[in-house]
Amino acid sequence: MSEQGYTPTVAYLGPEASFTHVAATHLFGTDGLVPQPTIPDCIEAVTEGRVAYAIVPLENALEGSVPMTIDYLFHGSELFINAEISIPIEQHMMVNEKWKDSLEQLESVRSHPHALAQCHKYLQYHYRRIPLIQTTSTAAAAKYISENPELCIAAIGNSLAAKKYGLHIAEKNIHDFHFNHTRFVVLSMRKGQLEVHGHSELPKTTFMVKLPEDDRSGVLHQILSVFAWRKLNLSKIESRPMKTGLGNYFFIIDVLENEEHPMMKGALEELAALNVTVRSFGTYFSYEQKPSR
Ligand SMILES: O=C(O)C(=O)Cc1ccccc1
Repeated sequence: MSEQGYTPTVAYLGPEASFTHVAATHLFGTDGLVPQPTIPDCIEAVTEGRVAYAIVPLENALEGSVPMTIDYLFHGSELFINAEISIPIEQHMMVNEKWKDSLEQLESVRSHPHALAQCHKYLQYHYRRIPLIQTTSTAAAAKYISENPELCIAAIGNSLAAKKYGLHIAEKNIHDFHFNHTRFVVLSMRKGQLEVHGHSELPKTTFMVKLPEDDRSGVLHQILSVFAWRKLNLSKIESRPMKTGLGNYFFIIDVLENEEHPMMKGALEELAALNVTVRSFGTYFSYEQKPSR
């Protein structure tokens, strides 16, 4: 049961033991979690009201944004962000028990594209000519190899997945850089903060900002000044393609303030006066799962 006194249903990028599952459990506990095969399926489940929330990966410290989430969230969704959680990511290489001493026969390595990219140097060095096959999640890769024990293939994922799917960890911590964290967002059809114990002090608000049609010079500078002179601290700005032609971008801007704050209201009014289109994804708090050691 959550702190709200009921158990909400939560769609997450599954299957069980994905990193998203770990993030979901940290915020919601183990009840009410509904695995989905893909990120669009999570977004659809919450948009259609089949679940109260969805939790999906948004951004990784090594690889940047998760394009699938950005595409579905920022291009036409009606969802809001209710919380974010950052968790440390440790990637391990796992195989079926029967292949643990025959890794020279490895035919392919499977994982989520972000996980393969996070271990690219390792794979390049140790398994240079082995095909890398992308899966919808790290746990989906682990599940697949556990269901196909006759194949000499490996998966990259977390230790929970190795345990859940009965796999042998052939090599631990194969991610190329030590500081590997991923940020997940909790989404729903309603604005408002998910109130769980232990959140950040500062609230965060995410905006999607579209520049005016007239393409006048200095407009991005004007937008940034709107926040700067009010001392509204941005924690992120990212440009993404509008998908309407080369050179057309929108911006994702995170501001460390509640959108109801008078300074934020003033900033939004000034942006409107500059003909800048702003869509707010709401104000929410950040959570963090500490590394286990
Ligand atoms: O594949 C998973 O387990 C996910 O939850 C997505 C992901 C992949 C790689 C790093 C963090 C999250």
